[in-house]
This record gives sequence, structure tokens and C-alpha cells, in this order.
Amino acid sequence: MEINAVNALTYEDFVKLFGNVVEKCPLIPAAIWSYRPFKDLADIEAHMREFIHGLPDSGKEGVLRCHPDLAGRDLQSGTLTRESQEEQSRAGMTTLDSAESLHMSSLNTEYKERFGFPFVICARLNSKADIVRQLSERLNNDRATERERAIEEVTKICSLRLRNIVLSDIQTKL
Ligand SMILES: NC(=O)NC1=NC(=O)NC1=O
Repeated sequence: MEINAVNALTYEDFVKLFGNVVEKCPLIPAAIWSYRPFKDLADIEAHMREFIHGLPDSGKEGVLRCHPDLAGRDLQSGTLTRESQEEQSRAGMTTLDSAESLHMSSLNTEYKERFGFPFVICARLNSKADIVRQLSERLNNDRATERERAIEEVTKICSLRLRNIVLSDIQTKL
């Protein structure tokens, strides 16, 4: 999708197209629509990143709480968003055996009890083993460090989802 086509989108169409680039947080694209015209895809990503990093700690934790657990309840009940479903299945979360599933759920519970928000990682950039290792390692962080680390992962997920939308549209156009 050409950047000037993105810039020409109405507010409603912009939020319809980019509404879930940050999981269940349409507020973020709704807010950065005001910064159009965007120079290019990287410019949109930069505005999204700035907005997220500019949130107060409570806002950052709110964004994290909008994320479904990896291999969690939403996956089991089939209520993940399309993007999350695709990301989680590609990271092997849909083919865990019962021991792995139990291990993930106890680590997720321990993490949530410690930090008050769910463990978030960019599943598309990590294997199943990476995810378990990161979850175990990051449990040792202090809250402030872990909040920033998790938000970094949110911005990676956002960038990949943004590219998916803008670049895949180009493919259908060609
Ligand atoms: N808790 C999570 O990290 N969830 C997710 N990461 C992704 O990349 N997709 C998800 O649903």
C-alpha cells in the first residue's frame, strides 16, 4: 500500500486497517492518525513507538494487560485475535505437549503474580525454546526493567503487524 494511500485514509479507515497493530489497543493508531502525512512506513512505526514509550507506567502496564497469554486460555478456547492466533501458532504454541503446556502456564502465572501484567514477547521472532528461556530469565528482572523490556517486545510485534498490512497490500496490488 503506497504511503500516500495511507495518508489519504479517513480516521475511521485508518483505525479499521491498523486498529490491532498493538493487541486490542486501537487507541494507539487512533492517536497517531493525527500525525499524518507520514513520510513512509518507518515514520508510522516511529510515531507508534514514541506514543507507546511516552505512556505513563500505568499506561504501559495497561497495554501489556491487553495481550493474551502465550499458550493460555484464549488459545485453548479459540478466542485469540487473528494476528495473535497466527503468531502463536507459528511459534509452536499450538503444538505443545501436556508437560510443555503445564510448564508455560505455571511460568506465566508466576510471572503475572510477580509483575502484575502478563509476559509479552514477539512470538514471530522467537522459537518455542527461546520463549520458555526468556520467560524464565526475565522473571528475575525488577519491575521497572521488565516493564520496559516487555514494552520493547510490544513495539516489535507492532512493527511486524504494520509491515504485514502495508507490504502485503503491495503484493495484492502488483
Ligand atoms: N503474551 C504474548 O507475548 N502474546 C503474544 N505475542 C505475540 O507475538 N503474539 C501474541 O499473542
